[in-house]
Amino acid sequence: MKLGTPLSDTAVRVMLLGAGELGKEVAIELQRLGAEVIAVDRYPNAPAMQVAHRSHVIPMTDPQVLNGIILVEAPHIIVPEIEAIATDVLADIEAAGLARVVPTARAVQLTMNREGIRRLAAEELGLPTSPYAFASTAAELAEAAHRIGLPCFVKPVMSSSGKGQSVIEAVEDAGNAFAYAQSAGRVDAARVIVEGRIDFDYEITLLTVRSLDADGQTRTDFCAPIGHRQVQGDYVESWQPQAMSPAALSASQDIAARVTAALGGLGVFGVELFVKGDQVWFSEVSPRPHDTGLVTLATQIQSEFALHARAILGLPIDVTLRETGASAVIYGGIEAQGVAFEGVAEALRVPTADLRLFGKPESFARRRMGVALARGADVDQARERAREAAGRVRVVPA
Ligand SMILES: Nc1ncnc2c1ncn2[C@@H]1O[C@H](COP(=O)(O)OP(=O)(O)OP(=O)(O)O)[C@@H](O)[C@H]1O
Ligand SMILES: NCC(=O)N[C@@H]1O[C@H](COP(=O)([O-])[O-])[C@@H](O)[C@H]1O
Ligand SMILES: [Mg+2]
Repeated sequence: MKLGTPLSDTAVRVMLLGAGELGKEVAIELQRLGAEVIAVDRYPNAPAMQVAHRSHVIPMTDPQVLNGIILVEAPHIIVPEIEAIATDVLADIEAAGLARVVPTARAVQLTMNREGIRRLAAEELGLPTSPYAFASTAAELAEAAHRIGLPCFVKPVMSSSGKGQSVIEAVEDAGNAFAYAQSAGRVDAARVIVEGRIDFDYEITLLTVRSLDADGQTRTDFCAPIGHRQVQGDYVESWQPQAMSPAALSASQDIAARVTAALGGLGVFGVELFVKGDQVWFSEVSPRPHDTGLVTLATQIQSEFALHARAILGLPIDVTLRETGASAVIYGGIEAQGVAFEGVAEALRVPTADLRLFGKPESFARRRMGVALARGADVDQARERAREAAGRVRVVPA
């Protein structure tokens, strides 16, 4: 794809559907290559809007409104940044040849719904996963939990960052788990997935990049594995590289290659895997940069955001790990608008520490407002530094 001048006839226009912290970094990388960036989200002043050429605030789950904005802006490339999008519109736009959807409209459709990606991975590709079932009522959930065995995880089929997710220890918990999934799910689809718990030693995100080689053929590269720790279904800390046995790494790359090949297209995928000894289970995959991959801002020659920007533009990529590093999440902790951050200088006095403050207009207790990054001689040192830096930042009311 020939790059041009933004805001001119030669511009390559890229539309981000979702303008959060991950999109903000992608927008910055696209800007560096002279792409024209249009950010779209459901609320004003979202992080990526603050660095885009233009932005629009629309309900992205409304097919007519979404279609309208795409036709008005006529982007060459559409980059879905969150799952809550009217994806049927993307399929129509792609089929009509009006824009390229990253990585593909089908991949976005399959991964926005846990049922789509789980059936593809487990039933079509035969990849190892936790035992699972789907339920549309509390009674079906109780029956599925009994069949799969306790404890098990319950998640809305459409949700992310742990929203609406709970663990049930007894069949009697099914009613509460079902109600919780309904209240916190992203779209009010009443369906949940029930997953048996995998007793893993550790979990990783294997960032997998599909890009074009010199002959225009698609190639697949893997970043060094990212280890992470999750609390209530949301990531709080990540580090790279995660030490793995050669057998576990090879099994992980094999799973990631198969699932990303089935999804197709160009760009970064975050393949989430559970590991116990040499055994690996597929969990889920994001067809876009992954939150745990924020660590690559500190560790790789090209961060996952730079990799995504380059890959989707058909440019060569380099997944080389430069240093060992870690990231630690800064939560809002309070409910307030236009918050201030105290302790930033103290945080940046931690050796190697860096910060990203996303600029979200409103803080919630469990909303991710920023992230601390650090490097280290080893993973333990990097994690300690990142945690220390994150801990020194305090979110305070205006
Ligand atoms: N079947 C399972 N067995 C063991 N742990 C699980 C299972 N399912 C989920 N978890 C734990 O919960 C975390 C979040 O689950 P999952 O990735 O499915 O949620 P999510 O809402 O899609 O989160 P995100 O959007 O941040 O990836 C996992 O990373 C893992 O720590
Ligand atoms: N696990 C997915 C993930 O991390 N997505 C990131 O969080 C944003 C939403 O944040 P918000 O809920 O605070 O608006 C999304 O826009 C994306 O950048
Ligand atoms: Mg996940």
